[in-house]
Amino acid sequence: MEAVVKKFPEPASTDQERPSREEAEEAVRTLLRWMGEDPHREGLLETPARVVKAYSELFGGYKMEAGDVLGRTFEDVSGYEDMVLVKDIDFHSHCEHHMVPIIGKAHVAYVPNGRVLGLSKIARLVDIYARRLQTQESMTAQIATAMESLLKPKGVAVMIDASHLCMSMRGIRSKDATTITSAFHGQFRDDKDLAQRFMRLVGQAS
Ligand SMILES: Nc1nc2c(ncn2[C@@H]2O[C@H](COP(=O)(O)OP(=O)(O)OP(=O)(O)O)[C@@H](O)[C@H]2O)c(=O)[nH]1
Ligand SMILES: [Zn+2]
Repeated sequence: MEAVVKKFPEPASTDQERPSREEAEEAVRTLLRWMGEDPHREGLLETPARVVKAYSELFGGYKMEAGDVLGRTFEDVSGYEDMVLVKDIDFHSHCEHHMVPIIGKAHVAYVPNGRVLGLSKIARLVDIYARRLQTQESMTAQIATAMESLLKPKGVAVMIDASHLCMSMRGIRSKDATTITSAFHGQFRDDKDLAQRFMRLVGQAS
């Protein structure tokens, strides 16, 4: 194993002018009052602190970078050089338009160029980007670009299949709609058979 801390340009997490925990809790009290609630009733007294604590977990991806998890790779795989696919990675994210959950699965494949990743690191990468406000398209592209920049594989394919609660619990209320996005780089873009094999393995082609 080789530990290398790799830098990767990330969307800025705006540390400047970041409000304090107290200000964030006050903002939750304001929302509760706006909803018609009484933030001073017993059941809600601790709610602002709980919401801020939950948000710091749900949006913890701003404190992490792809290089933190993709920096460690290893080489000794006895000459294995086919696609490596980690599929059905469950994730929970939040859409940047309504801050309502996106729930889905990510499938990530790459063709190694000598070095491979620990498999859990791929799920950790998905988790970093999921724990930010997202569009499904951006999340798909960010995962693919991070894999490509940090691992430099021969190819990367990412597919995300997700439900947007902003489409089911509000708005159009289309409860069964799911959205599929994909990104194909390198060999997955150039080799139709490889792309087709990926699609079959993730259950999107027969
Ligand atoms: N492309 C894309 N759109 C998304 C995603 N998540 C939510 N949206 C959409 O963002 C759009 C925002 O549209 P607006 O018209 O500004 O907002 P809105 O009035 O709340 O829209 P409705 O959901 O149609 O009620 C909606 O069509 C959402 O379905 C995403 O990941 N990708
Ligand atoms: Zn939304």
